[in-house]
Amino acid sequence: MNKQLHVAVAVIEDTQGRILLTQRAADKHQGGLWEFPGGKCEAGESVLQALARELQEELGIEVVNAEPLIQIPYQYPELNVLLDVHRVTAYRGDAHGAEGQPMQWVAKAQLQQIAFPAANRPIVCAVQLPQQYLVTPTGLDAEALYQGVMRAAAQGIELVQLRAPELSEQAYFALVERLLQALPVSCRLLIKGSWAQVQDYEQAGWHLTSAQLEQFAQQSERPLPSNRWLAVSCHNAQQLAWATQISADFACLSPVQATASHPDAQPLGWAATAELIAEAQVPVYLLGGLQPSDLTQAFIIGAQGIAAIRGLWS
Ligand SMILES: Nc1nc2c([nH]c(=O)n2[C@H]2C[C@H](O)[C@@H](COP(=O)(O)OP(=O)(O)OP(=O)(O)O)O2)c(=O)[nH]1
Ligand SMILES: [Mg+2]
Repeated sequence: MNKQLHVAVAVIEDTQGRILLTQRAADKHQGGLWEFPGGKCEAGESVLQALARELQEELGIEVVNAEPLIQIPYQYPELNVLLDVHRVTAYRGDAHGAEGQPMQWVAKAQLQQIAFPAANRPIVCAVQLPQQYLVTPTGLDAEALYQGVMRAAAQGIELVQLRAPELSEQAYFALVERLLQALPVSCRLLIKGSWAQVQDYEQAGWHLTSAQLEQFAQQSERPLPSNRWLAVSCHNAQQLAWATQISADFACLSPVQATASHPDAQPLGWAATAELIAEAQVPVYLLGGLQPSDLTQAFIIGAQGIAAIRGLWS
């Protein structure tokens, strides 16, 4: 395989939640497409140094703070890149196309419509996804689940997987309907089940078990329209590769640590988890014995954030 080009990439958001994009020159690799500003790390340069230099050159701004968002290894037929993406959370100066390149601010929800290089798909998902994914606990009846999810949404949780294996099919989908009607737009629900069961709930995303993932991976195509979140449960590198193959929007990788809900599962541990994330081409939430206090460590190893049951349920 040819040498991997390390590329510093910036996600810059304005106060209205719009993201800054610039257009690549027609004569460059991926020319004419829109991109997140940035460029190649030079010899001896760290990714943050490269980010600061590139944004000074391309946008005329000085980076004050940047935080890791996602790393995407991607093999173009002609070039092997590692997109090392950071959110620039503070900068000085007025961002402008300092090299004469066209620039635009695009609402997060519109990013799906933009013509980006193929490697950028996971960035678009990562930008739109929150840092925490609540998975509902077992042992609760439908009313307690309803109240708890509504409470979580009111407390700022933006993404919820409704997992309720103890409810009958009828009770589960009655709860889905009730939640879809009541939840604020800021909180999105992912549901579980077969395609026949979930297809009509167009406002809900779909969270696949790893067994469902394996089955859809044989067909190599995304089993859900692109306007609905598609998530998958993964426990190893093969499943993370399948997640990319079916164009899933994100994965939950588990169990990172020992957990009461799955006492027999062998935990991955942080080191193996970091290696799996480094190869993944989808945003990854870490699951298994984690709390909001583990977020810092999760970001350090390149995760989107944490998924949690008890850690996010109050
Ligand atoms: N900056 C940026 N590069 C991207 C994105 N997506 C993507 O596949 N790439 C690829 C295209 C290029 O092969 C590589 C970035 O290199 P570049 O050509 O921008 O590097 P540079 O700014 O240092 O440019 P130059 O000095 O060579 O003109 O990464 C993206 O969103 N932003
Ligand atoms: Mg560039």
